[in-house]
Amino acid sequence: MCRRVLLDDVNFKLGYPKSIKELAKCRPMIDVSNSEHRHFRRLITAPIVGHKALEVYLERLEDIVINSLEELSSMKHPIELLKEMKKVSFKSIVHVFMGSSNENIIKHIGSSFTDIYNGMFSIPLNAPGFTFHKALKAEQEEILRKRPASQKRLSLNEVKQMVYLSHVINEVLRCANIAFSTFREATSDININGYLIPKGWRVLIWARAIHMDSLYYPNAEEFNPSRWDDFSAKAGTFLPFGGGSRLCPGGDLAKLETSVFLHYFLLNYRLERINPECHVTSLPVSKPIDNCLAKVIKESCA
Ligand code: HEM
Repeated sequence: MCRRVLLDDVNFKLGYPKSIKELAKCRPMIDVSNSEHRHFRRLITAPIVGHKALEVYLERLEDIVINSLEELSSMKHPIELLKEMKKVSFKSIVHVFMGSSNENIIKHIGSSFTDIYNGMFSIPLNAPGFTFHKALKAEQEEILRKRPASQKRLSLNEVKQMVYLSHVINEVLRCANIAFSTFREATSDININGYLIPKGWRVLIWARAIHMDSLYYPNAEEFNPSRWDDFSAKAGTFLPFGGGSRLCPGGDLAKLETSVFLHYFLLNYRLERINPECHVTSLPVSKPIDNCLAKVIKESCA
């Protein structure tokens, strides 16, 4: 049913609440006809879609990750990891779209971004002590072992070899996605699966309900990256990046950033949480209420 709504550009249009539209302020992507949207979408997505496009950014993403981890581990006081992750992700996006690594520009735009998306970027990170840490670290060490001595940086092919890591990322997207809902508005009276949705009514596409449905994901409440071994989700049952004409064009870039970050984190750092038993809230997104207050510790200095 969710997929049907996402794929139906005739009977549904974007239906975000006014507050979100105001914040997004991206008229070309929100407030236009379908054909205008297709045109703008092509312009916006060209720099971030496909192997070749992503390869261009890999080295800079690595620099951003390496420098950020170095900086975080040098801090004397605990940091709110989720806020810091948001900054890392923001630096990468500014680099991709504006070609800038100027700290002042990043800081300036970043503070507006933080106000808007406060608390939204909250993907939980694997940390030492978690069940999956050992397997994840072993996979990253294997990548280094197989690397020719002359190669100093990560390659996109190596990222593709991070199979277990990609399963962990999928499982995080399934269980704790930051895009908690997508919003549509019916443009005509429409009957879906026997339910009449009157024209003008809002529809919330609640992907979490599908991601947590045991029909598609046995023991859905369990965080189990291995469920992705030799498994592809059926069409319409894995929607972390939405679907249809509005499918998120940044999905591969987001996964690449996460993989690069975890590669360096797993190999060289560990996390010491200040409140490991801290309550985890689920609405609108899943995150520990202390924003994961923690110290990042460099292993060699530990
Ligand atoms: C884990 C990270 C991300 C998640 C979970 C996510 C999720 C989503 C979802 C669900 C949509 C569809 C919204 C709808 O149908 O109403 C979307 C759209 C979009 N996303 Fe993402 N996104 C992520 C990262 C990114 C990144 C890194 C970029 C850019 C660098 C990006 C750029 C966009 C754009 C431009 C759209 C609008 C596409 C359109 O309307 O045609 N996203 N995202």
